[in-house]
Amino acid sequence: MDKILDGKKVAELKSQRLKDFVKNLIDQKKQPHFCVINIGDNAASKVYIRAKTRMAEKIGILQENIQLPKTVSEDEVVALIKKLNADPEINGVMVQLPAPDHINVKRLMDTIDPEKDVDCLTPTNIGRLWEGDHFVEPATAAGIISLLEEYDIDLTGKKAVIIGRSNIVGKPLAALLLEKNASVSILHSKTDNLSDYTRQADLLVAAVGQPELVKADMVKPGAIVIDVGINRIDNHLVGDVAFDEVKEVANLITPVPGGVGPLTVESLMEQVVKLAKRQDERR
Ligand SMILES: Nc1nc(=O)c2c([nH]1)NC[C@@H]1CN(c3ccc(C(=O)N[C@@H](CCC(=O)O)C(=O)O)cc3)C=[N+]21
Repeated sequence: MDKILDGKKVAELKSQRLKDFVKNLIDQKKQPHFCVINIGDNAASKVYIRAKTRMAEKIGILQENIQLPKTVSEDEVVALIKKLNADPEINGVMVQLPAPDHINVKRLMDTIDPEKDVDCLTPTNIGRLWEGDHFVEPATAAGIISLLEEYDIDLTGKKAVIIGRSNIVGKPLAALLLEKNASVSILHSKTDNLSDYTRQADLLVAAVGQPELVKADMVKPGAIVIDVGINRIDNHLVGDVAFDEVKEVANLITPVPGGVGPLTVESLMEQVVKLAKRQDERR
């Protein structure tokens, strides 16, 4: 049996469905429109923004990329976000991360209108996420959930272990996996003996940015392994999972590239459409 969880294929399928939905909105003169603010010249960010632009064009979403110089002041970014918050033409706003060190990302997130928060990174929407009552979800975590759903994987009563406690992946994914009735553990750089936990995991998610951290002997036979890592090593991509050896032990595994990455992008577009629809209904 094929062991690969094909994120690229699922993203393709879902983007086609979304495109049909967006066509309806466009026919009603309600084309979804969002802004990506990028500060500075992070090389990876450029790649990701290009991937989003391509997906947005394909689906029929208007994506506006706003490039700011590395030296821009925090106040200027805050002023820009406020302007976009107030603009009724714009349904969504996000700040591509990472931002340069002199920028306090927390303050930017505090500024974004929760109704336009496509990344689900404002305190209000993070709170709603943990209450289990949310109208937007963080793209990567939502993408992983949609992959599990497409493959009809039921997590009720299963042990889910996430390596990585980031605000954009590890923590929000834990909230969404709880909603799926999994028992969730979050491991991190200070965890003693990762293997004690990972070897029990029915679902193992690696989201730490450490190339091939997860080896075959850390994985329970028959587990589902999701690799969120994207590490560029001499011009090729490596995940946080040692794919070749882990795939021999796991039942299902996502590749890098072609796994979680494309799902993240597709999932972000779904968030933009949800917010556009919600704003339209509230007018
Ligand atoms: N505010 C914010 N929101 C994000 O959602 C966000 C972010 N910041 N910062 C960085 C991460 C990462 N991310 C990805 C987007 C596309 C691919 C993607 O298209 N990956 C392709 C390969 C692309 C390549 O060649 O690098 C794949 O895995 O097949 C991956 C990862 C969004 N992120």
